[in-house]
Amino acid sequence: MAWQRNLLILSNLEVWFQRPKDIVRKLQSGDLDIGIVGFDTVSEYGQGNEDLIVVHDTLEYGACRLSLAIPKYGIFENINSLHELAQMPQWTTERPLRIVTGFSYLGPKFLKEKGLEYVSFSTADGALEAAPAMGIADAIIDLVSSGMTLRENDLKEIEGGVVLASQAVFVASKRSLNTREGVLEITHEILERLEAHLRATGQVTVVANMRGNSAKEVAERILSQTSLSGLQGPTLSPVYCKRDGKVVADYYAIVVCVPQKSLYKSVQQLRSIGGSGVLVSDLTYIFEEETPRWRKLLSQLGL
Ligand SMILES: Nc1ncnc2c1ncn2[C@@H]1O[C@H](COP(=O)(O)OP(=O)(O)OP(=O)(O)O)[C@@H](O)[C@H]1O
Ligand SMILES: O=P(O)(O)OC[C@H]1O[C@H](OP(=O)(O)OP(=O)(O)O)[C@H](O)[C@@H]1O
Ligand SMILES: [Mg+2]
Repeated sequence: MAWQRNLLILSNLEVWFQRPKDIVRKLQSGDLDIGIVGFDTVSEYGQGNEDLIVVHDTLEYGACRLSLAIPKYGIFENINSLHELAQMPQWTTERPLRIVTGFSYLGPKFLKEKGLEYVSFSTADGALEAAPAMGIADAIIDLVSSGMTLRENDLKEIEGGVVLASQAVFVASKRSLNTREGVLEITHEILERLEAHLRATGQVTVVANMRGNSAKEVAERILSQTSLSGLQGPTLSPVYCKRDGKVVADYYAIVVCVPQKSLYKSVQQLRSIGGSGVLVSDLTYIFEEETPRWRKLLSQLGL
């Protein structure tokens, strides 16, 4: 990913690729200062540790949810909610609802909060989805994204069964931010770059030439079109050429930033008002005013 490559060019920064759970462990042990990891992993291995501060909570990739799933068949055929699951007469102290999960902190915590009485947990590292068909467990708690793995295994999610929504987050150790020289500054820079990059995702820069008598007249034409107003109105610059020995400007270069999705519409609108030579390029960053996430971080640090 572009921004991951960009992190590597920051000075005073060493980047280590680690297993997700190890990122969270090493943040807590003080071996890492900052990390990028799924929110589910921060919650599971961080266990509410106040030293872990989520600096950016929506990096817009790795979206999934931690969810309880049960078989579609047999005694579960007509069970469609956590409430119905809890009410099933089958579960007793001797024969509890057996759940297999790799999330042995979040799983039990969730069902305790939901008031389920007769539950037992076992753990496995992978292929949990096979456990119900194998008769090892009644239900699973695992990550779901497209739902494909559940479907392949004849399992279903139920109402009220989502433990947690997750995506990649930028997390930092409070202790490091407060005590290690340079960590706060680099966190600030990475936060700004991440935000500016996410803001730019899906936006393109459009440059075109427009014939006109004055910048104002060209601007009026552009602003009459809904897909061309840009972030803060269009930027226009005169394009000079020499005619009959005189320097004149009867073309204006227009620069607008438009969403990728409405690019073609923007090009058509540009043409309809006399635009020509349309150049389109990707945007890497859009920096705006100071981000509210930075203010929030400072206040969490008592600064
Ligand atoms: N299907 C998915 N869609 C989107 N994100 C996912 C999906 N599965 C996992 N993730 C995210 O990726 C992270 C790592 O997943 P996973 O636990 O499978 O990692 P791993 O590399 O197999 O780790 P380990 O080596 O410790 O088993 C999860 O914590 C979650 O945030
Ligand atoms: O809803 P889906 O899009 O099918 O994704 C869900 C699957 O993805 C994750 O597994 P992963 O592929 O990371 O392998 P692992 O369980 O071995 O870590 C998760 O444990 C599910 O099995
Ligand atoms: Mg899996």
